[in-house]
Amino acid sequence: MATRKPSGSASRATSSAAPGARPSGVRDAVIVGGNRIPFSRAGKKYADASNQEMFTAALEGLVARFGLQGERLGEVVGGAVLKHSRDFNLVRESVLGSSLSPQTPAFDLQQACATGLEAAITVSNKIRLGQMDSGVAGGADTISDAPVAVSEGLRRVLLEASHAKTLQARLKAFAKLRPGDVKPLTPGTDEPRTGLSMGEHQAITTARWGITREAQDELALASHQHLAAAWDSGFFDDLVTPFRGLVRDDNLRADTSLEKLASLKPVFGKSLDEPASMTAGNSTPLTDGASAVLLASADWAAARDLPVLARFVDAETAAVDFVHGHEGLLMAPAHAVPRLLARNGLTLADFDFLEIHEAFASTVLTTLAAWEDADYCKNELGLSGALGSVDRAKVNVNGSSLAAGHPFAATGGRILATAAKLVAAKAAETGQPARALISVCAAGGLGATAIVESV
Ligand SMILES: CC(=O)SCCNC(=O)CCNC(=O)[C@H](O)C(C)(C)COP(=O)(O)OP(=O)(O)OC[C@H]1O[C@@H](n2cnc3c(N)ncnc32)[C@H](O)[C@@H]1OP(=O)(O)O
Repeated sequence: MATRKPSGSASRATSSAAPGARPSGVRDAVIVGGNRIPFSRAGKKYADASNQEMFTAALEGLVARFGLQGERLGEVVGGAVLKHSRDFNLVRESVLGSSLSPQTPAFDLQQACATGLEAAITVSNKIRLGQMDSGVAGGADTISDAPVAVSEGLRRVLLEASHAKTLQARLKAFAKLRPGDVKPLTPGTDEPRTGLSMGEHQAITTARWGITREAQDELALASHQHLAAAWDSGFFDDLVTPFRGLVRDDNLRADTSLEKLASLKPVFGKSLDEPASMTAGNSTPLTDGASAVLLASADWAAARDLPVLARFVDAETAAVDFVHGHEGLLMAPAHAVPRLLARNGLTLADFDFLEIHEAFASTVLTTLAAWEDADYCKNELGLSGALGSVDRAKVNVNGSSLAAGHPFAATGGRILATAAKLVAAKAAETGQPARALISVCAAGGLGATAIVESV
């Protein structure tokens, strides 16, 4: 594995920040490594696996890989987008189900598809401030075991009945039920404020930016080819542990082709004036999976003789007004990245790798097109001109969500671990520092971005 040992003095005292050891300024947070279970198309291998089982498996793989049995970490942070109410403490329950010390604190957070990256931002910030020395960030999501809600009418009747003190009062509550009240509400990908699915929103953005079907299919094909090559080269050998008999992401189609992709019928944007171009092949599939990433201070890692892949440098989030404004739902990373670059004195050309979440092939393409467009950058991003072009050979070099699948909250951890390992390998190969930019769009017009650098 291409890793370097961090410098720094060793201290094993505790796994939350040692007494008297709180640094006066901000210190580095480093990425030790990641672990995920292979991602699986909804309804297949993990059809009866819960979020908790999947996240525990991802966590346990990390524990095994880095010898963390019995270790009291500073905190485990993560979440799920589609979550049963019984899973209010999903991450803590997963910690209790793992062989980490039960004294490891944990909490759930959620920011749609950016959940895993937001978790990493939180963990790295606590480490950088000296509030803790180590932590895990991650997430899990299952479409197969998604919660099914009841209608508002049935919910109110059930609540009234559960509070009723007599049989008569309970029967009175049930008498209020109407036939339509028993229809189950299954979760979807619709935006509450517009009623449009994320695919329909992105179809509007795709048309606005004039992104062609061919360009989307080419990007989808590249995602499958790159992911297949990465699996074949052993890149994921120390990033993934098998689960339920699955050893590779089962959405990966090494044998797909431009011809096959071109033959698929459009599924989103069919009511628009422009020809619909978004298909099952150039959209992420509905997916089950989980991921976890171990972050720490350099001293904590050195004290345990653990390798370090990269430094978590900085992060920026953004939101766009897709409800009243004209900006596309999934364009927030286009806004976050210029702010992140400016704060760090960097340009797009300073990155060796760009990991841009492939919610749809066209989310990558519209984001890249936006940064190249001087008018957009001036009017929407407040820049003096175009942010710049990206060398496409640096984008998602080991595949991304189109091929791997996209279990919402687990995607951030997959991307972060991939980026960290890429920069570590590149730095080891060239002897020069390497840097990656991470960009994740999310429901609600949200986006999270981050920079990781080799150590
Ligand atoms: C911030 C964000 O991340 S936003 C994104 C959030 N996620 C989403 O919105 C999920 C979007 N995706 C979806 O809703 C669904 O996956 C859909 C609607 C696109 C497709 O759903 P389905 O129709 O069930 O997909 P399905 O897997 O059956 O694929 C349809 C066909 O395309 C084929 N296909 C799909 N991908 C490929 C490919 N890469 N190469 C060749 N064929 C393919 C399938 O084999 C299937 O063919 P068949 O009908 O002959 O069996």
